[in-house]
Amino acid sequence: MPLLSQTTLSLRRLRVGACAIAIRSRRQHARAPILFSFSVCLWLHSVSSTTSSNVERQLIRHRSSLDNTTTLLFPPDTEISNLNPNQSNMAESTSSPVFGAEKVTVIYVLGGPGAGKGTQCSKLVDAFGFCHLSAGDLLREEQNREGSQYGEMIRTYIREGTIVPSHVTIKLLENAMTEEMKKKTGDGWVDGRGRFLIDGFPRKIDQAIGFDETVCLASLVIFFNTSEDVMLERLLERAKTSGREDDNVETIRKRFRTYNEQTMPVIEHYRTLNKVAEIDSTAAVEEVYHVACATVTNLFS
Ligand SMILES: Nc1ncnc2c1ncn2[C@@H]1O[C@H](COP(=O)(O)OP(=O)(O)OP(=O)(O)O)[C@@H](O)[C@H]1O
Ligand SMILES: O=c1ccn([C@@H]2O[C@H](COP(=O)(O)O)[C@@H](O)[C@H]2O)c(=O)[nH]1
Repeated sequence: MPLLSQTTLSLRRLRVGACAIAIRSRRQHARAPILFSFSVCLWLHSVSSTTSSNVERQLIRHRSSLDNTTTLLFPPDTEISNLNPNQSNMAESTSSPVFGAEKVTVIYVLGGPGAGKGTQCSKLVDAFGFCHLSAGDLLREEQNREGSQYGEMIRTYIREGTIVPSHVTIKLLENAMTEEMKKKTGDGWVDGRGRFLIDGFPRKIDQAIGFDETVCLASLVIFFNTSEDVMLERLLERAKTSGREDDNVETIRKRFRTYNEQTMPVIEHYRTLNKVAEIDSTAAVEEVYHVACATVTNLFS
């Protein structure tokens, strides 16, 4: 039986045992308050252990599913610069993140397709000196890079509105961050400091855990939220000029599904960590920006 299940089982047995002792001693009246407190403590401990065990189990499942996907799609001779074949094996990763969160601020920017993430990021860059990294843009760049052996594979994922295997996107982001850390100067970029808006990422729980653990722990998630009707209308308008293969009704529907099934749980995960600032992005660009600005100002104050 897996260790986690054994632990949960033992705790359940302890809990039952403690309750039985407490009931017995209640009959005897003596020491009842002490034994009751003891059983309550055990019960609370087992509840919290069970909850964290569930999260742990989920992460282990995500990590091993990542291993399977990446093994199939990305053999170790992968050519993305500095891509470490062992990186996908996050379950064994014990090293600390490449960038310390005390110096490097990472804000994830999430929301459905067309919610306005990119639009707001571009504006926040000017106001706060962020480096804006769009995971989608980095993937499209890699897709179009001459000689990339993964170009076609990335194109397929994007056309299907599904999520490219995580370690590839994580490595592309890490490389881009390293480059920016070398060259960017100005407010927020002295003494090894930096500030990044990571747009459209993490889209899946294994990406969130992988990036937080191996690249940089995110400080905040800005979640731009609006309805599918609004997003669809915006994307169809954008389609007239974007040239994006995925800005068509069929793929947009698939992207909505991927977002609801895979990305919403990421937002919920960070909500439980109290890291989500949700902003209604239905209003006009300037109105949404006003709220986004206040959110970032709050983080830096
Ligand atoms: N608040 C807004 N009101 C009206 N139109 C908007 C608003 N915000 C963005 N748009 C427009 O909607 C379209 C989608 O916006 P944007 O590209 O910023 O979305 P996104 O969330 O980054 O989308 P994706 O995830 O598909 O890249 C763009 O054409 C943009 O000009
Ligand atoms: O972490 C990511 C981010 C994006 N993708 C793929 O790219 C497209 C387009 O992303 P945008 O953020 O809308 O530019 C997305 O539908 C995914 O297919 C990804 O796989 N992983």
